Amino acid sequence: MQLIKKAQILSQGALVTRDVLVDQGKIVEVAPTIAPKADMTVYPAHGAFLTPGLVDVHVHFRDPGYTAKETIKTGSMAAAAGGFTTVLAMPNLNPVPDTVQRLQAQIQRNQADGVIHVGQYGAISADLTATEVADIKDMAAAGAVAFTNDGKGVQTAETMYQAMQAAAAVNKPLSAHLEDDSMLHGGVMNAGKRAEELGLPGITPLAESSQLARDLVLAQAAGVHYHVAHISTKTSVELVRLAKQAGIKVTAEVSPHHLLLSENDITEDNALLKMNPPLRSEDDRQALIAGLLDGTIDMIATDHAPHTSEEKAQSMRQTPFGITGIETSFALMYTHLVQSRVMDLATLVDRMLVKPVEAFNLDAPIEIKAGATADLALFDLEHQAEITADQFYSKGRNSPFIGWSVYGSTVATWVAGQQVFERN
Ligand SMILES: NC(=O)N[C@@H](CC(=O)O)C(=O)O
Ligand SMILES: [Zn+2]
Ligand SMILES: [Zn+2]
Repeated sequence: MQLIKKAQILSQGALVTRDVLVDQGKIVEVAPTIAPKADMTVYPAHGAFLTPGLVDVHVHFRDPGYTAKETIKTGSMAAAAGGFTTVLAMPNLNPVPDTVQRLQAQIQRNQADGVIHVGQYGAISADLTATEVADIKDMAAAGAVAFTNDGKGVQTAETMYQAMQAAAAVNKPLSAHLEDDSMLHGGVMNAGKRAEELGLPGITPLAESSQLARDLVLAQAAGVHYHVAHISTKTSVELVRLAKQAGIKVTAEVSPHHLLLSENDITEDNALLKMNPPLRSEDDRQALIAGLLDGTIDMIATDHAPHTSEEKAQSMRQTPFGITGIETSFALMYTHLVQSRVMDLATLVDRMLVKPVEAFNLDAPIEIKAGATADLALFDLEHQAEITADQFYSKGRNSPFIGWSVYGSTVATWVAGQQVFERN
């Protein structure tokens, strides 16, 4: 048995000090104080913040196919280091999990190599690009958590509509990477004044929001749970808000980088600021924060997208889209949303744990209470620490947040009572 001593936990929105006793993978007692006994090992939490492990519904672990960027092992260790105990992994792998057989193999790999729970998205269509819809029914039966072609937009309404109908029939969410290829024109950052100043080709926000408008109409007809991946524009937030009011089953995620950075932060050609969708305008950023606050945007997801240092040493014109995020997400969000009083801690935990679990119907604990699985994360809210690349477990070093000073670094992480991370 393990006794976590003097942790702060959330209870009805407020922090209270508690001792938490864990046995055989479960929390067995939570009390203001529990006397240690001979058969208990004591873990002193020193007043750090204990929560059920966080959940990230959007990560790229690159394995198989691109293991120079990341592996399931390194990606899941990075997730543990970020305080996450459940993540959902994207299917832009090689091979793509677009058949029952490939999906089953992927689920087995995730289980074998993951140090935390790694759920798997199945592809919407073969190789993420085919117009014919994949075998969503049987992939759902084989354990796909949800479906997406993330990395690519679904270009035709007919493919999207069929995929939505198939996902609705098996009661699984369909997550959309919104990107109309006909509007991209080789863009590498948000279209606008800043792109013009830098002489870089721009991506219009319409490439995202026009496809979202299409999809919301289709989602209403299909009755699917439709999820918007990495929402980035003000118009998209407005569309989701209207769709929710109209009773359409839609949820949305926003990434930490779209909440914290805008195109104004791109002052030179910088590969660490190239991701898809691109950093948008300050007006868009403010709309994302407002949407997250009022619940239009349900959750925060990192879109952890590791690439090699060689790939990210190039110009924005050549470097691949994507930045890492799973090791820095909580601390950045805690520092810039909670400490700066945009939202309270309970709301942040709602957006990084409760909403992801509820929306994706996951089997993960959302409360520190007796009987719950001991998937736990402990965060130090009191001390500041600098984000440095050499502390990363991810193979990816492509984070624009290196050098930022944050509160809320992870102290320890447990999965079913087993400790999988301890801060050095
Ligand atoms: N977000 C990104 O910029 N890149 C992602 C793909 C994606 O999420 O669309 C990747 O796989 O690298
Ligand atoms: Zn995407
Ligand atoms: Zn992604």
